[in-house]
Amino acid sequence: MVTLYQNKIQEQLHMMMKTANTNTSFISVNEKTDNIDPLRFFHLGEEFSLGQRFFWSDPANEAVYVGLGCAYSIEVSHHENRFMEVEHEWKRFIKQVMFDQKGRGPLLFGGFSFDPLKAKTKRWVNFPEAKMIIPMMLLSIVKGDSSITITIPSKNNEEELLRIEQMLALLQQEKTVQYEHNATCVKIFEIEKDEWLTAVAKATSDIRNGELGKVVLAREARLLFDKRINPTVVLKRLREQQPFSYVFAFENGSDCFLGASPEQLVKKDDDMCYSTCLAGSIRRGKTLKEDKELGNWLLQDSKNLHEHRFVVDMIREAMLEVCDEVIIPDQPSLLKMRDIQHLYTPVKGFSRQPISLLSLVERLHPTPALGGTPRSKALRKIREIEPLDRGWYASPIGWLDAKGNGEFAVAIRSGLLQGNEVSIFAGCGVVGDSDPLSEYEETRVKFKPMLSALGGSENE
Ligand SMILES: C=C(O[C@H]1C=CC=C(C(=O)O)[C@@H]1O)C(=O)O
Ligand SMILES: [Mg+2]
Repeated sequence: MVTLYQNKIQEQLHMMMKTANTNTSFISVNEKTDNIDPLRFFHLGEEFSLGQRFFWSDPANEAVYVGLGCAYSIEVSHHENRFMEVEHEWKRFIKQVMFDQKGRGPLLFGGFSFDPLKAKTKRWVNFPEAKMIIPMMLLSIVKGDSSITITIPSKNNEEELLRIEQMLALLQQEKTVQYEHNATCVKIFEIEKDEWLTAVAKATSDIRNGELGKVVLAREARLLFDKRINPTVVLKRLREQQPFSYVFAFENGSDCFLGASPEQLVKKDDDMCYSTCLAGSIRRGKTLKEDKELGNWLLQDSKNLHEHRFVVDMIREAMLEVCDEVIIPDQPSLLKMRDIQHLYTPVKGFSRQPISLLSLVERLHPTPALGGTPRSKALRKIREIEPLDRGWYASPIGWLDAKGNGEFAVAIRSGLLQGNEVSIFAGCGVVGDSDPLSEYEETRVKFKPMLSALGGSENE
């Protein structure tokens, strides 16, 4: 039995193919559906997607998006102007798509590398300086309402139509899907721990000497498993264990970059712009009383407040360049996640004139929560002393629509799945009175969300 929405999708696709004119290279059809479990959709789409899947859910679960397959890909592999090139290509693409103007049209998903000027390793070959894709099949669950959007070439699309038919048939099967984690972690390595501690000590002394104000230094741990890790299993655990985070995944071939980040970079909803300052950290307490004490300590600790202040000052300045009014509370509050608590300051602004989301991303990335202050000196310091190729870790990851609205998170608390191997990443804000061993402990706490989701260890 084929349910109604599946029939409607196929009818609409055929109708659009008939009416498409010569300026149309793609058609895009959107249809409301019954509830579809986003993880089931991600999992069932493995074969359909040919190694191109995307997952996004925001902390309020207001928008959940799952992209399968690739209708069109925008990729930049050189250093300059990557944000504006993606924007230009996206606008060009949208002009060639025929879609029902009552619907939202196709969405663009993807991310950027942290620093195009840092020397590259082989680990991140599948993740260029910018890569954003328009999925062939997209599940959107916005404020609880589900719909499917199909975007395909308007001509010579027999192969795509067949794949879509097969995927729609797969979706309507009643079969429940099991996502058990059957890969076991056999080894965990900390990569270049001593070099990292030396780098933190060096940064601290450079900051004391007045060279710069703050620099964020990150490190990597690598986990080996006895089998290939299924990204659906990791996503399921991240959604269960980190309900107040952005849960994201970007798959490219046999690699999958995923995580659960508490940090919004920027959201644009017409003239409303939002960002978040998140810096300054302490673990959660084992009891309610201890947790409260740790939180109160964090709210008053001068080193953490100093770390936080750099982020607030920079984001305020960047937003004031484009917004008439910027609303920022005077004092940070606490954001408590399962494993860690942070100093948190939300930022809201009204843009003065139409401003594109990607130009906001360009202005804000990296904030001093991921890079440092001043930005260019901090980036140079990271290139020089951090023993890591960050790839897409700590970078913007997110989506935008045809009207230019959308949201990007900062891809922290993340890892790169590569067959039996996973690299996980964590960094911390180094200031003049940082102590290398305390910063090391902080990165251990920041590894926990990924470690638990992977079933590596640390309070599963
Ligand atoms: C760089 C990371 O965290 C940033 C975000 C929140 C708190 C941070 C801190 O207290 O150091 C970091 O700036 C990471 O999790 O890898
Ligand atoms: Mg810190």
